[in-house]
Amino acid sequence: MALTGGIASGKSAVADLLAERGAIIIDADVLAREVVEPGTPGLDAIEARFGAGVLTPDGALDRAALGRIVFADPDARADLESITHPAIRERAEWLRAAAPPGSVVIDVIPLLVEAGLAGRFDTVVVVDTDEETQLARLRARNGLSREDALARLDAQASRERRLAAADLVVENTGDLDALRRRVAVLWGELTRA
Ligand SMILES: CC(C)(COP(=O)(O)OP(=O)(O)OC[C@H]1O[C@@H](n2cnc3c(N)ncnc32)[C@H](O)[C@@H]1O)[C@@H](O)C(=O)NCCC(=O)NCCS
Ligand SMILES: Nc1ncnc2c1ncn2[C@@H]1O[C@H](COP(=O)(O)OP(=O)(O)OP(=O)(O)O)[C@@H](O)[C@H]1O
Repeated sequence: MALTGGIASGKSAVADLLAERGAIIIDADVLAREVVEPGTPGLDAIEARFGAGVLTPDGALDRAALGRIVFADPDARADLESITHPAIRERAEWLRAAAPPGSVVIDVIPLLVEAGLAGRFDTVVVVDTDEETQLARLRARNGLSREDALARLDAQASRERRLAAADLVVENTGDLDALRRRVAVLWGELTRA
């Protein structure tokens, strides 16, 4: 089963609530960080493509610097994805194979719809919120200007396209208590025999 949603829609918040109930979460954003840690072939490839300007003084990936480049340039973004996505996929497959039999395994994949992966999952859950709420949460969390936040939204599928791929929708326009109640309902649906 896959969980997706636009940037800052609340995927991590939903995944945390599902993990509390015992789900095993395989989060592509977490794997995306692991495959570019210092000493990985991924980070070497990024330096070769984007130059030393996307590294911090201690040799780690400067995520803000790389973000400024790739969210302003679709070709640069495609190059980055061609470095990270195969490594992310490989790690996800390994983790899926290692999950105990019978467990509820949830792949959190921000770019599920963009990458055309929806058909690979029996159930697609979409976390949904209106664009203004999404922008406000994104700006508050990442300290972005409205323009930079809009560039990140524009790098993703539209809300309509994502909703069209959904089997189940978790609406996240309210507060965290409301989200907790919705996730309780979702868990019932996911585990109904
Ligand atoms: C560009 C990077 C360095 C920016 O790092 P930053 O810490 O600011 O963001 P973070 O990694 O936490 O991602 C936050 C969100 O940005 C969005 N996002 C990330 N990469 C992309 C992308 N290539 N295209 C569209 N949206 C993206 C997703 O909604 C994601 O959940 C980073 O996002 C990255 O390495 N992206 C490429 C890997 C990738 O495609 N990750 C998405 C999961 S498959
Ligand atoms: N219902 C809510 N009420 C208030 N704040 C929320 C709610 N849901 C999420 N947030 C906040 O909004 C921000 C984005 O949420 P979260 O990190 O879960 O989104 P995400 O979809 O995982 O983001 P990304 O695509 O960037 O990985 C976070 O700062 C989170 O604490």
